[in-house]
Amino acid sequence: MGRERNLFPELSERKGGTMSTIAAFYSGKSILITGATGFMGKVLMEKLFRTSPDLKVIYILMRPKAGQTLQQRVFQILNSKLFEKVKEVCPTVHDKIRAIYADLNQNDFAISREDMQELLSCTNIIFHCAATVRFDDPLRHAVQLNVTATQQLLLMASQMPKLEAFIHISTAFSNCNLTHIDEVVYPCPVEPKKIIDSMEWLDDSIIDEITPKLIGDQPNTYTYTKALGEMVVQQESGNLNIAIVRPSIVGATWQEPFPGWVDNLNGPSGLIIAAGKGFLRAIKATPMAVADLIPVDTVVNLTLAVGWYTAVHRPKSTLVYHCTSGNLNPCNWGKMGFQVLATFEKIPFERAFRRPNADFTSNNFMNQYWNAVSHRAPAIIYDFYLRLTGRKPRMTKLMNRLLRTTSMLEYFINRSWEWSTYNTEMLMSELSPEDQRVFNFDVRQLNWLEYIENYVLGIKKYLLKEDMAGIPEAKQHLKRF
Ligand SMILES: CCCCCCCCCCCCCCCCCCCCCCCC(=O)SCCNC(=O)CCNC(=O)[C@H](O)C(C)(C)COP(=O)(O)OP(=O)(O)OC[C@H]1O[C@@H](n2cnc3c(N)ncnc32)[C@H](O)[C@@H]1OP(=O)(O)O
Ligand SMILES: NC(=O)C1=CN([C@@H]2O[C@H](COP(=O)(O)OP(=O)(O)OC[C@H]3O[C@@H](n4cnc5c(N)ncnc54)[C@H](OP(=O)(O)O)[C@@H]3O)[C@@H](O)[C@H]2O)C=CC1
Repeated sequence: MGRERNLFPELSERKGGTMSTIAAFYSGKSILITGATGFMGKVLMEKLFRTSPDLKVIYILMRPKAGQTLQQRVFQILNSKLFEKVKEVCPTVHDKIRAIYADLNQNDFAISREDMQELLSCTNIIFHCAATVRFDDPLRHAVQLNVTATQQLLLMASQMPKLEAFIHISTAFSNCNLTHIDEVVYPCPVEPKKIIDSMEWLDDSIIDEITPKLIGDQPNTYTYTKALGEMVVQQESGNLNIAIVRPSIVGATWQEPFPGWVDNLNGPSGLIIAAGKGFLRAIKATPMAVADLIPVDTVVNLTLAVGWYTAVHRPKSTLVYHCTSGNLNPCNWGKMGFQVLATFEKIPFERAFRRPNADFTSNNFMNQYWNAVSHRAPAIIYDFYLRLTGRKPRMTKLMNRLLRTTSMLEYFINRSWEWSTYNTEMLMSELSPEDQRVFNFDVRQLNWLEYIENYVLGIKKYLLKEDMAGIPEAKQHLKRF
């Protein structure tokens, strides 16, 4: 008989009687997650169910979206490839998710009285992942979601008698106006309470006018409001056991539940598609700048370890944990870009507009030049051809959007930051050997070339939904250029 494949090392460990302490901690717990339908939230739920199938319930605060009811959204998530292993380990997973109608933009999140009662009396752990991650959100909306909603959730948390820990997900870029960032909450020039209050009575046009002044040397409303959100957490923590996790640029899964899983265009994913499809030919980036990417499963492992540590060890102050790769296992944008292009050779995307041949430009003048020559001009020509052949022109619009996106991301790919990771390293040393394995967040073990190849492959499979069988045809298509 062949060797059995060990699909669930976490579980076989339980059989052997050496169950991970962290997994055991979450058993029997009632866990509340905001942002569970997002990129990170889904991976967090998956890992919780897979490693602690005996947990009591996961409450997810969610809203209907795109014509789907809450139940339909949950059904879709549980029936996705991401949850295939979970359904084997935890067949009752459907019964253990309680979708609670909530809109974080509204007072009391528009949660019904009965639901609120249940949440207040039963919740043991909160993971607050929900946020708007758009860089161009109007300040009012970004404040509502990233600051006011955090404040409201803290108020709810303070009324939960069984609450053991509140874990707030922030971003390593919440202080990106600094170059060296410690694991502390930095004060913001204007108190969050004042910002929240002013959003109540200022009208939109005035808010738009004062936004640049308020955000100061922050690049956008996202990083600015995430910094305010952290301050709210620190100021209003009261007697709660609170911790803040700050991931850098979150990318596809590294290992779990399988490599390369990704389901949105944020961070590098959208640009990798644009480059692979031949739209993106040049981008202003500094090849030697550190590409501080962090796999989403690493973030989730650290977050779960932080949840356990915060509840069990109850640190006296709010600890901040950096979930970054740069100081332990640095990779730069040059190496990353090179590996992305090398992967396109082996596994090209289908129906590319041109051969993938992107390059980094170093200064504004060259960037403008390549934007005109490699992006705008071909788009105009192609649209002319579409018009001639009786079709609707679309390339100029697409290119303009792409250039807007690259201009928004440029800030992050032309600078390097240094994040200290004392708390994260301290936590690693507090973990038992099996917890270090089951909840691995040691990025020193990450092989970047392998990770990036799996990332590109994951984009092809899970985002573009392209079939591997189409690779020969895709290669043939590229040969024609
Ligand atoms: C040796 C040389 C080799 C060179 C090789 C080059 C190869 C390429 C490799 C690329 C590597 C470089 C990647 C660098 C990436 C750096 C990312 C840095 C991010 C810092 C993160 C800070 C950490 C965080 O905490 S934030 C969380 C991350 N948040 C985001 O990423 C949000 C960013 N997105 C936005 O803010 C908006 O979407 C915006 C402003 C970019 C666009 O808004 P707009 O209203 O114009 O469009 P949308 O309605 O949102 O979408 C329209 C359209 O565009 C698609 N799209 C959305 N986002 C992206 C994207 N990031 N990239 C590409 N396309 C995107 C979207 O799906 C829509 O498509 P439709 O078809 O119209 O539906
Ligand atoms: N992705 C990244 O690169 C990084 C992310 N982070 C942080 O990680 C956390 C998770 O990010 P990520 O998963 O990538 O983000 P996503 O954009 O994928 O998910 C955002 C989540 O917030 C929910 N949400 C937004 N608005 C509301 C609302 N009004 N009511 C209820 N729910 C709402 C979304 O629900 P719905 O599905 O209904 O829209 C979704 O579940 C965020 O706090 C972010 O700041 C930090 C560093 C990097």
